[in-house]
Amino acid sequence: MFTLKNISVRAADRSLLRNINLIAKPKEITGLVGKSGSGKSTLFRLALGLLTKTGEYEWEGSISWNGEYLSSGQNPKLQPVFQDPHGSFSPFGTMRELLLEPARIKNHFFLKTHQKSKEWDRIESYCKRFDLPKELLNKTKQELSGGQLQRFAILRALLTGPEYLLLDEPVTALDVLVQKKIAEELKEINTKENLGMFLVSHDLGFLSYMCDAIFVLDGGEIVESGRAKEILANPKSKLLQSLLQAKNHSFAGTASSSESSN
Ligand SMILES: Nc1ncnc2c1ncn2[C@@H]1O[C@H](COP(=O)(O)OP(=O)(O)OP(=O)(O)O)[C@@H](O)[C@H]1O
Repeated sequence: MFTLKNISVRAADRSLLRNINLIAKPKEITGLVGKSGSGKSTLFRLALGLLTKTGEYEWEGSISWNGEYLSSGQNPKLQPVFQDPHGSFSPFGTMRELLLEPARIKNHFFLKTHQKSKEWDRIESYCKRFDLPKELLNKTKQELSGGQLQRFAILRALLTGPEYLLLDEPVTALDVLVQKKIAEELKEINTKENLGMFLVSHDLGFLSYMCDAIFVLDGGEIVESGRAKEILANPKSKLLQSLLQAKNHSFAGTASSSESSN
């Protein structure tokens, strides 16, 4: 279980999150939906151990993964994927070199020639799975599209052998067709490899297509949660009702189309 217990966060004398309690099953896709400014990114960064108590943020509560309490600092078992794929990679070096990073970190930044070629074989097999022609590995990030880069960002997270993925608006910056393709790929990873995911997004269409369970965040508080199908069919909070009514989801798979695919 990925568990957030009694989480409250303050910064600059403002309360950003209040009494957040969230339990996500390890092999499921759990979504967090909220409007802009509701605290999604704050919660995401906190869950990744990126809000240190000594910095500008004060927080209380606990975060745990399968019973193990997570302190601040990154945890390799939980891998993040961020919204901006361009910001996820260094402008220096080809994808082939940049994707060696996880292996380098594991080996204390030193890889022998045979280790490198073994890792490249592994990277190429992941490229195949993601429909990424291996020629793209010889390009720098400036030569790739946002969709290709986001796939490489997901691929890099998978290379570390994570137990759980945390994704912050992973398709928001992409065009609708690419969004759909990446959403399908993420769902396939979840089903085939039983890899659980925590997805943060303002896009209810995307989350309703993807998620087994959904939490609704409004003004720093969880106002509603439950199995995706159930709460989408019978929304109780004003926010979820208005998000469903608005139907201004940018994602191609809207709530209604997802019901058949769930
Ligand atoms: N360091 C800080 N000091 C003061 N206020 C902050 C700080 N960090 C975030 N906030 C405020 O907390 C609220 C939640 O911000 P957050 O970025 O988590 O929202 P969000 O739901 O991710 O929004 P968006 O979807 O627009 O990214 C906002 O009102 C933001 O201005």
